[in-house]
Amino acid sequence: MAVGEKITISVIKADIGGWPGHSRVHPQLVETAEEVLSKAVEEGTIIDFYVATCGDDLQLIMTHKKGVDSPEVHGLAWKAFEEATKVAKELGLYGAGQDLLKDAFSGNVRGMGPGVAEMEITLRKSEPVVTFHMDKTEPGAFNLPIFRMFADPFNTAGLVIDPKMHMGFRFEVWDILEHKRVILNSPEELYDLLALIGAKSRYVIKRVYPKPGHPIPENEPVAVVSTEKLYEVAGEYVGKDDPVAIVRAQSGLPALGEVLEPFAFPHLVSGWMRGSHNGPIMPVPMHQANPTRFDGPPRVVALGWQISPEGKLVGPVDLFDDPAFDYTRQKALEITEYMRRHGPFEPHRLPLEEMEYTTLPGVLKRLTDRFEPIE
Ligand SMILES: O=C(COP(=O)(O)O)[C@@H](O)[C@H](O)[C@H](O)COP(=O)(O)O
Ligand SMILES: [Mg+2]
Ligand SMILES: [Mg+2]
Ligand SMILES: [Mg+2]
Repeated sequence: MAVGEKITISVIKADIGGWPGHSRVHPQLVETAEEVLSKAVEEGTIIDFYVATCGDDLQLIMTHKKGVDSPEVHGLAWKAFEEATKVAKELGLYGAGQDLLKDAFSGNVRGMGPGVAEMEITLRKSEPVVTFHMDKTEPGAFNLPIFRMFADPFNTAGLVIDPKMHMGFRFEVWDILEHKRVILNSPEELYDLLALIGAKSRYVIKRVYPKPGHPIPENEPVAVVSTEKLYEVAGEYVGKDDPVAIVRAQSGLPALGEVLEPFAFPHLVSGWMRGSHNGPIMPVPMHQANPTRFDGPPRVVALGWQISPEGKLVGPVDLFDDPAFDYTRQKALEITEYMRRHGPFEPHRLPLEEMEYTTLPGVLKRLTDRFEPIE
């Protein structure tokens, strides 16, 4: 493994039990996942790993040489989740095995419950990477920050003043209802891009690519987001699709501070209590990523890494563990208070079409027969 060689970074996550309720991950689950992944390092399946947590979600960050969608690496993640689920059951944790929606592993964890963000990249001389981990929200929560990192000159000064970034980036947007995708160029198609991704419950940014002429090959993602929909797999409400993302930084990409800057604004995201409410996303260090108030407010953790020439994960640096984000946290709490005062009313509660993916239809169904025509 050396600079110029391909390496894959995989972040695979699942909620396999909360402690208590849906608030955080018990340390024994982390230890169990670490044991499984340590063995895989010894056996050569992966190069390095770190087990992180955000709320009740267990997050496996791994480097390896097997490419994206590797059955071996996905199988390993599944095994780590299964082993940790056994411990969650022994401890009587809440919702043990919540996101493991299939009984037997069949080659890829996608479509089985866990969320996945992976990228195969050609290792640069120095490779700074940020992994983002969210709880109590959904993949569309990344639309605004990823857009701002790679397309908004008011966020990313490099788009204006760095010749390597001035041509902009390409955005791969998924229609997660119709299962279609489109690639849009920024800045040329900025308004088309915004027309889609502003509707964040349906159109989500899946990947960002450089344009031809950039030092990074045009087919290599520079950002990737997990977009799995639990509802589609389970056919019923089983919690939110708490997403993860991987973003590369520096040298012709947004600088570390430009990657973090969008999170200085605690924008409103869907999720929070019962996956049914709009609320602000609060950037926090990992030890504060334990949603409590009304099962929230939604959290985002940013872990900073340098990838060594051997493919090791040098880190993590808990990037929101910084007073520079205190103001944002305070603002998020003010918004939390304001939104909560609406109780069960929109726009705190999600609009009806989004409530379809919650437990509300079960309640509404009981009233169906009592409706009678007017006139
Ligand atoms: O959104 C939530 C959980 O989401 P998550 O597991 O983090 O995906 C919670 O607010 C739960 O929906 C809420 O605590 C009710 O949980 P149940 O009692 O139905 O399990
Ligand atoms: Mg949960
Ligand atoms: Mg969760
Ligand atoms: Mg969840």
